Amino acid sequence: MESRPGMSRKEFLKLSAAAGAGLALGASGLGAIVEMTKLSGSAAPSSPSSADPKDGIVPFYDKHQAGIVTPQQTYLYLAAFRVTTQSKSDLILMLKDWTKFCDLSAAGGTMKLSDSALVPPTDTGETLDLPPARLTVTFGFGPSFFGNGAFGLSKLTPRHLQDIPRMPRDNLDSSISGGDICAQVCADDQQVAFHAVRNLIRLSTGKASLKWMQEGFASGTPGKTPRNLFGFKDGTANQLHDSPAGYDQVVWAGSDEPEWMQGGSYLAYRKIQMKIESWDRTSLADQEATFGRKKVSGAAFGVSGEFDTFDAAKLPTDSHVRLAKQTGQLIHRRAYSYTDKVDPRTGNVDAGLLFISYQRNPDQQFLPMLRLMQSSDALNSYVAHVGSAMFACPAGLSAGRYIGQSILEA
Ligand SMILES: C=CC1=C(C)c2cc3[nH]c(cc4nc(cc5[nH]c(cc1n2)c(C)c5CCC(=O)O)C(CCC(=O)O)=C4C)c(C)c3C=C
Ligand SMILES: [Fe+2]
Repeated sequence: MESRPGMSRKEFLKLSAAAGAGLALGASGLGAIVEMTKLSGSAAPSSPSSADPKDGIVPFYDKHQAGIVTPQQTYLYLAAFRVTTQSKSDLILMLKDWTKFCDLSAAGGTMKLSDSALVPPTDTGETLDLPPARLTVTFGFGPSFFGNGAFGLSKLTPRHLQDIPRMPRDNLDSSISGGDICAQVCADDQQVAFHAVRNLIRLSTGKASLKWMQEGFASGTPGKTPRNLFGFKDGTANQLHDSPAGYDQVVWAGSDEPEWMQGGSYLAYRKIQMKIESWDRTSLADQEATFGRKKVSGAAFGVSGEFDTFDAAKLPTDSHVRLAKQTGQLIHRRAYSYTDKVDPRTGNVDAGLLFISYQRNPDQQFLPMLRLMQSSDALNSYVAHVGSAMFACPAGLSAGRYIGQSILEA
């Protein structure tokens, strides 16, 4: 679907009502007859002069799921659900409702509000005047989803899906780790992102419950690498595989996987607290030696530009980047910063990184890196890993199919 700059959701509603476009939501358990409205292909977009990149549409239906190699949006909600229903048909209904909702929301549409004032509105409404804001919703399935005896899916478990093995320095909280299904929701407008996650929760009523949710941000000038809360450019090395061939090598699962996973990817997640107070008392030289890169320019030691190729042997032996390089592996990182409450005992702020990476084979790419970093990374003095999960994200969907169909109807 092409981008429709400047088109508000209200215009969508008017246009689609005029065009008679409507999509029955079906047996969603919402207790009211609901329609979703979507712009018909023939409606004319408003003037391109009103174009704002934040209005952009990232199509939900595509060869690969959106939100994996999509340039990073500003806001993230990462939500993990526990499936509570034992009924496969109820699970399928939820996944169908989620699919329709995501397709519609990514295109800037809104569920049509019910005509009756006697029932709750069918859309929570907070995006009615907002653009699509490059909303993406990326779904993944955890090891416990395939292990759930009620659905008999264990033989479809992808080759490398597992809970990330316990690491020596882990300080994990199980209430913010794992989960049956995850939704990585990203958008350039926080309210658009929250609207999506909130409605996924609403549509899951009676079938799944929210296990945990994390909220993150990645601020940066468009086209430039965003900085993390230690003030360093974070994501530079993604550029090494930034091409269709590079993504095939690094990100997309191949023909050795169950068919539903081919063209999908493994999401590895770590919630990592960053001790910003102690970092802020560290000298610039020590900060730079921790990463092996310069703070302002982002250049590796021994070179002058952020993207210059460098000799890893010139970096301190325990530096983060040298250790990552030492494994000889590449991963596709899509991390977001988070901030949370103050610890009343210390006055320290709970802040850090929602580390997310995508890779085609976590056993070969991600886990060796994590193990090496846990044993020798200079960064360890400033971080604590508190949450962890891995999910298998299926390949993309074509219109008319629902998320997870290739697993549940294999
Ligand atoms: C297991 C994988 C990784 C974890 C966990 C991780 C945590 C983490 N990283 C930073 C900050 C930076 N990381 C950088 C580079 C980098 N990090 C990883 C992997 C993990 N990081 C890789 C594979 C790379 C790329 C190495 C390369 O090939 O050059 C950088 C440098 C700039 C960049 O390339 O992005 C920074 C800065 C933090 C703060 C953190 C945990 C809180
Ligand atoms: Fe890193």
